Amino acid sequence: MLPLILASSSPRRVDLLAQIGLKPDRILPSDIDETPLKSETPRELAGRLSRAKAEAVAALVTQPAYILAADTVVGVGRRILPKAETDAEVRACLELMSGRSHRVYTGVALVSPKGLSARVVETRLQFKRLSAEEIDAYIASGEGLGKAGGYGIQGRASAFVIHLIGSFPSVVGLPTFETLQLLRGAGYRG
Ligand SMILES: Cc1cn([C@H]2C[C@H](O)[C@@H](COP(=O)(O)OP(=O)(O)OP(=O)(O)O)O2)c(=O)[nH]c1=O
Repeated sequence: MLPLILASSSPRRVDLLAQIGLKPDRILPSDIDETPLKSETPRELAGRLSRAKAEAVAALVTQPAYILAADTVVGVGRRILPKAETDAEVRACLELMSGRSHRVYTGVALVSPKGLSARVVETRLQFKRLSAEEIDAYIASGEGLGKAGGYGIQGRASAFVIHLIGSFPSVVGLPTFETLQLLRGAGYRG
């Protein structure tokens, strides 16, 4: 069996693979520029970056392998929310999503001996209206930092979600159903 290489620095993606019984043989994060292109939609960005991550790592790997990458993007309409790196960015994201619906797109891409295969999974979420106290408490928890859209549904922010249509694991960072489909379709049996 050819090795499975996870092209990601996200521990959540390792956990989600473990949830479906998969353990990558190697973890080899990519280091690509994640800046959106002019007038790129959130869906297009998630697809392009997941493919670029898989292809960047594939270019470094000399032996045949399955190389899996993903990218998660949060969008409000056509607007792309940042991966929040500061408290101010977490606040801006939460204020924007408070009482509204938004979409989370996760692109998943696989480079295998059969070539490149990829999907983008869309999930729609409705957040409750957040009070100033709730936003302050969330920022103080630090959970939103380093995450697309400034929140993590796997933590405290799960209590902000009135409903979700789509894939919960995809919001966390990897759509497990589609990931397994891509791997099986490419012949991975591990
Ligand atoms: C919306 C949301 C995002 N996230 C995380 C998943 C991703 O790690 C992150 C989005 O950033 P990504 O660029 O998708 O991934 P990453 O930079 O963490 O890792 P890599 O590029 O090496 O694969 O946001 C959550 O953990 N929970 C959530 O609810």
